[in-house]
Amino acid sequence: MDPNQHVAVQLDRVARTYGHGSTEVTALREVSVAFRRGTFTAVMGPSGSGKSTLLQCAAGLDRPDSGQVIVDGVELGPLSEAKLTALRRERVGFVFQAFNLLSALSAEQNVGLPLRLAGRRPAAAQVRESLAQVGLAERGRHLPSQLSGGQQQRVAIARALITKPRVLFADEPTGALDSSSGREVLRLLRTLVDQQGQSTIMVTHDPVAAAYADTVLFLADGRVVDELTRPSAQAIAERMTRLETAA
Ligand SMILES: Nc1ncnc2c1ncn2[C@@H]1O[C@H](COP(=O)(O)OP(=O)(O)OP(=O)(O)O)[C@@H](O)[C@H]1O
Repeated sequence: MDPNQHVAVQLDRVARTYGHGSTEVTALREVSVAFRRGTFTAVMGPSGSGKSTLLQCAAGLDRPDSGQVIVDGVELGPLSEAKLTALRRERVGFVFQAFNLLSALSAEQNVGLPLRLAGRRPAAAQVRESLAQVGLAERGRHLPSQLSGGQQQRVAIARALITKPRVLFADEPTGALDSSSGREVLRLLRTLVDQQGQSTIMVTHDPVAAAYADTVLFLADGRVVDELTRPSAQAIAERMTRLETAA
């Protein structure tokens, strides 16, 4: 039996340094971590601890200087840019703090975009199914400007899900939302994990957001320094305070 079959994304001794000489900054120091399939992981840590770099390397958006990244059983290092682009398009989904919807396109057209970019014509039923998954079946014809911030982020999630990605990456998905819209988005992410086994990895600054995850990974100065399972928001906030005062 393949011991890695339960792993969605694996990092082995991943290191990433930016700049050279006096401007050199080490963002990740030989990070090794496995994200299990069908689970929701939050990544937390003080500002500059390497969270976004970890997410970018894990999602194949950035290449580490050394170490291995394996997504859905595929080692990314040896892949050509074209193969890496295809893997990102087919196997991973992204959601960012900025919703990045195209303002002239309806919700439906935005959701169908990843398929169009892959040269496929989105089937209306597929687009409807994706919008229904995020509770917006009735809003397909609306423009982004006719939707609330929380609804726009849900459209962005529907767009990320239309290719049925093996892993969903979210970088501060609630960062631009008020707390009630943010909770709506977090409940949706939690439901996708519980009902569809959607492997999800989310970077956040917010202990309340991280408390929706199964596992919370803590980074400090480019290293994984702790991992908590199903912690409360309070336990996460306390751990963060200790890291921030130690920094
Ligand atoms: N493109 C880049 N060029 C130079 N330095 C970078 C670049 N991206 C990140 N860094 C540096 O690498 C370190 C880690 O950055 P990263 O964005 O991963 O941290 P973070 O934990 O996500 O921070 P924040 O919470 O503030 O978003 C920081 O010191 C940052 O300044």
